[in-house]
Amino acid sequence: MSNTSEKALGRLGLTARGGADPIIKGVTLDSRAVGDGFLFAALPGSVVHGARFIATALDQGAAAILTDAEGAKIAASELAAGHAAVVVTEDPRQALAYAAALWFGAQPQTAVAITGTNGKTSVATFVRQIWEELGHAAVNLGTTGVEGAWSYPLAHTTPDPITLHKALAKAVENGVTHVAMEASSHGLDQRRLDGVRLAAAGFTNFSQDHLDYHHTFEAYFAAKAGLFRRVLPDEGVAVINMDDPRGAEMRAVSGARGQEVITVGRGVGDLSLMSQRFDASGQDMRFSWHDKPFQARLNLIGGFQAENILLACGLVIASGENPELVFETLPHLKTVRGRMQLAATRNNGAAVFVDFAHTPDAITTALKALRPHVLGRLVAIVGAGGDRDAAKRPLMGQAAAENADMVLVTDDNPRSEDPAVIRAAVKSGAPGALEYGDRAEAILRGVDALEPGDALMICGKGHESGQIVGDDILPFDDVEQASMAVGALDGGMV
Ligand SMILES: CC(=O)N[C@H]1[C@@H](OP(=O)(O)OP(=O)(O)OC[C@H]2O[C@@H](n3ccc(=O)[nH]c3=O)[C@H](O)[C@@H]2O)O[C@H](CO)[C@@H](O)[C@@H]1O[C@H](C)C(=O)N[C@@H](C)C(=O)N[C@H](CCC(=O)O)C(=O)O
Ligand SMILES: Nc1ncnc2c1ncn2[C@@H]1O[C@H](COP(=O)(O)OP(=O)(O)OP(=O)(O)O)[C@@H](O)[C@H]1O
Ligand SMILES: N[C@H](CCC[C@H](N)C(=O)O)C(=O)O
Ligand SMILES: [Mg+2]
Repeated sequence: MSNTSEKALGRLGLTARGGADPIIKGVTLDSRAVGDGFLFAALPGSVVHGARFIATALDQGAAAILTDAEGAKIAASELAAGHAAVVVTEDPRQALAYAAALWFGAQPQTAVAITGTNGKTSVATFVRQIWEELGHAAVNLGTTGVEGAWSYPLAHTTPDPITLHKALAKAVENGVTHVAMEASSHGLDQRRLDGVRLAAAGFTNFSQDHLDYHHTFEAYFAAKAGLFRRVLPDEGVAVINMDDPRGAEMRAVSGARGQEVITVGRGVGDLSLMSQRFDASGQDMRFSWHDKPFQARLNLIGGFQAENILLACGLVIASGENPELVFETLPHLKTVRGRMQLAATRNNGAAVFVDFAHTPDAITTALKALRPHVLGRLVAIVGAGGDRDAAKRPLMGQAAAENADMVLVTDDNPRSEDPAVIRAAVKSGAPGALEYGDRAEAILRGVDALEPGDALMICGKGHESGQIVGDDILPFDDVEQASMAVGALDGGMV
């Protein structure tokens, strides 16, 4: 290892050993993808330590190994052979994030990130739409992949740093200058975003999800707070929803870093929501920016969309745009795919909506938010995902039972679990609910129950295009199924 590399590593707080000073030809965290001259990041996993695969990686030509002390111990004999440069650090995931940023080089000049239990995709999409309205080549990056001026599919909300920086570099190659990305709690906990240069970061809200991974609410919150504590630089701007009970805590985290803060809230904050009026196709909202009042039409269903919009405005303003021009774009914003999306309308006028609500809080919020737009009864279809937080299942059922007039429980990606067991858990919170394992049948029954003025909310899958059963992904699209059900029941055009 050369003197310069050692100094560079020192600055990153890393120690290096091994005689080689290789020219790196690629970077990966999966031994199966190692090629000649690659750096292999041997990371501690939830199933196995990646160091178990160092021997394979070296056989395949790895020229450098990045790992932690435990990994160095596991692969001590292979590493001692000295064929590869070895970097041992306390936090190899963070080192990998920095390395990936350096390896791929380019990132859009303006980047913002959003964390929170619900609303990340929505806010990221609205930020992208506002930037586009203002003439920028912008994308949002997250659960729905990379969308906007350039598109690219992603398997995760916040992809691993190698996938992430590859996508960011390709975006730049395709002319993208602005990116709004989702920061999932898993992604933050695993330092996937640590190499991204952020201008601003936003916090939507905090409620129950992902306890299977984080175990406690505090660990889950700490992961989210990492966006402000670690990833956003001191000179970055934090945009915080103060209506959430944890908003003040997040603001304190940001304040301790000396970051500028834009607060958002109902009746309080730099961007303050003053009032809303709902109708069948959207809402009008009155709000203020530093006490100056504004009014805007939103062609969006759901009161919480106004909060998402104000957070998005805060992030765009934080990225350097003129507030008044930002507010002028609002009537042009479009529904985010699978979020409070009108999917079909029956001949009797009853409406069918598709929404991605897959947490107790999101179901409550989505159903409560739909009420003011609906004159008749509210019917809800809910199901919970397999291989995910089991504790949220009865609470999801309860949220539906408390906020809808009729509930149908069905399957939503049972994955490796027995679907009937998941449905029973959901139903334990919604004892009066009907149960149809077949999601298409549940949708047909739900649509059939609609009388004039009623509305159906199909919760949980939003934009998803498949039902995951075991290892299979069966094609399934709630919006399409809603249209088919209306077509089958009402006949004619759908
Ligand atoms: C639960 C979780 O987050 N797991 C992450 C974890 O994987 P793991 O614990 O399963 O890894 P492991 O199987 O123990 O293996 C350890 C290491 O050995 C490596 N390995 C393994 C086998 C082999 O033959 N060779 C090899 O090199 C693996 O690449 C890994 O780096 O470490 C891996 C490497 O860093 C991550 O890719 C993986 O996240 C995967 C992508 C994942 O599916 N995560 C999901 C849960 C996730 O992050 N979801 C959020 C959800 C967002 C939301 O709902 O809001 C997201 O951001 O998408
Ligand atoms: N500000 C909000 N407050 C509460 N609920 C919201 C808010 N915004 C969206 N939701 C609800 O949460 C669901 C998911 O929204 P969205 O996809 O924007 O969130 P997300 O944070 O990206 O979710 P994920 O963690 O799955 O990526 C929506 O379908 C809606 O029901
Ligand atoms: N990003 C979330 C999405 C859940 C969507 C829902 N349809 C489910 O499968 O539970 C997760 O992977 O937990
Ligand atoms: Mg999302």
